Amino acid sequence: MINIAYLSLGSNIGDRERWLKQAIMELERTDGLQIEKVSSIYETDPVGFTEQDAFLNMAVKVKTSLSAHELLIRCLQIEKQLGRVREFRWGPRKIDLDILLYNNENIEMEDLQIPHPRMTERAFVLVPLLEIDGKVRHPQQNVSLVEVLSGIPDKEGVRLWKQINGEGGSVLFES
Ligand SMILES: Nc1ncnc2c1ncn2[C@@H]1O[C@H](COP(=O)(O)OP(=O)(O)OP(=O)(O)O)[C@@H](O)[C@H]1O
Ligand SMILES: Nc1nc2c(c(=O)[nH]1)N=C(CO)CN2
Repeated sequence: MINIAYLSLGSNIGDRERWLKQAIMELERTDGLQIEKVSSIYETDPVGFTEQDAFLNMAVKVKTSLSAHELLIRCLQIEKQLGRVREFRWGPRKIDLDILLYNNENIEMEDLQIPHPRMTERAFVLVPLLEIDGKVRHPQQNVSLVEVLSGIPDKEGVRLWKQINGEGGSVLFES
């Protein structure tokens, strides 16, 4: 069975673009997973814990035969492989991979909630996601994410940092 998932990637330590690219390379290497689209890269003001450096954020759309939980395990493995150290919640990180959406499913597991519970509050998630697919809807709230984004006051904290015209992941490695 082929599933469609959207992921959010973020980094605010060291060579932020490099960690994003490496995470995408690792996703591409995953059996049963193909990257369909990548967004541009955005520089974003930190949200939650604000006394930290700006993030680079982007979104990717993947096609996968992995279950949602298998995809989570793979994301955690990639974070670990790239040397992410968990210091504290919402604190700085080399790389963060979150699953935003998995088909149209609502998933409530102890260690996995989909749609990602905080995605509708975060312009740094919605701007890149909507660049990839402007028609996405929120499966629980049954609203278009464009509408959700229009209700978020603080969108100026999200700035285009590197434009990518992205079908597939390989475009990221061309420059
Ligand atoms: N949709 C999801 N995508 C990724 N991780 C999830 C998801 N739902 C629950 N989790 C759990 O969240 C844990 C990691 O949270 P993490 O440390 O990345 O949180 P955070 O990035 O600091 O905060 P936030 O969750 O608000 O983005 C994972 O170990 C995973 O079990
Ligand atoms: N701008 C921005 N702020 C954040 C981010 C992030 O990726 N970008 N991730 C967080 C924890 O998931 C907390 N705050």
